[in-house]
Amino acid sequence: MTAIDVRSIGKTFTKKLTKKVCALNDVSFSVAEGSAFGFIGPNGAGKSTTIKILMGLLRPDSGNTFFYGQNSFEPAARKRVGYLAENPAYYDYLTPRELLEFVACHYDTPAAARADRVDEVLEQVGLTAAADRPIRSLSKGMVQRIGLGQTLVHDPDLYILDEPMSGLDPLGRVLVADIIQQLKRRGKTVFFSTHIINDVERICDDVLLLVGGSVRYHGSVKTVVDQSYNTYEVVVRNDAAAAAMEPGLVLSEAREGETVRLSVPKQNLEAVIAKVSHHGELLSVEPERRTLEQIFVELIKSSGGSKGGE
Ligand SMILES: Nc1ncnc2c1ncn2[C@@H]1O[C@H](COP(=O)(O)OP(=O)(O)OP(=O)(O)O)[C@@H](O)[C@H]1O
Repeated sequence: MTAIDVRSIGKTFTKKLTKKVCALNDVSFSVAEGSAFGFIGPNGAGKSTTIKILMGLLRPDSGNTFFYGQNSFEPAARKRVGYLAENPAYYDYLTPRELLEFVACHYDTPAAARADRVDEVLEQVGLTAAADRPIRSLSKGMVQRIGLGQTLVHDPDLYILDEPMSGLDPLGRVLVADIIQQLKRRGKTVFFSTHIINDVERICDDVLLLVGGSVRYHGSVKTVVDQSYNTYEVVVRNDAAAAAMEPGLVLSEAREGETVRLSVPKQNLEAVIAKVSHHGELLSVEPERRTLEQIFVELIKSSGGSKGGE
């Protein structure tokens, strides 16, 4: 079964009474149950708008969204979801323990089990030592971890997290990545937006790249990364060999003194090696591995840059 189904959603905002901003244009995708799903895109791509629509905080102009086959606008559908908003604001006079107890009261956690569950979650997000300090005295990263904690309290099946890594130091990011992986091992589904593409490469099964309100890529992380092995780095000794390349044979070239490093698509490798052997000296040929981040930055640039749907 799919945990999330987004079918052809569209959303246009009106700014200053007349200016229209198309935030989402016919966006469709689904998220498999038990997967970790990275939702990425440049600023203004429409990620938070999508998430707010999923959580019933905004109405789409067109299209529908579903959790486990049930319309996500039904409160019953959202009971199975833990949600972390992009810029959450909490009652800052409460302590993390009080906040989590408050959240637990709103779900079906039996009263007798609440205190133990809250202790467990505080431990999980590394806040046991700060459990009884007012939230206003905590750092940004600690508040972000409370935010993650409040999604965990009722042990939901589906997690929708809007930038869970934001404001965290490297250790905090590792902690959040570990929690996401533990949830996945327990069969839970985690859908999160982020600007840190390396985290997506490390944690996620699937990824969706949104640019200017439209889907630019949706598929498995492994497929994208495997494709990146389709280029080779060819190092040659002299410039004449590089100069002899026809346009389109190499993707890029970088010069370092006498050597030239050429980035060559697999299908052109034979032709490039033949040219090099004729005009210069071949020093090495190695498979080149581009990261998911490099691949997506190229995709974003080729889609016309990073500006949102304005
Ligand atoms: N309430 C609103 N009123 C007018 N325009 C809005 C509103 N909310 C979002 N937008 C516009 O819709 C577009 C998408 O915004 P959204 O916040 O969904 O992007 P995002 O991908 O989450 O960006 P970021 O990575 O910066 O958080 C942007 O052009 C934004 O200015």
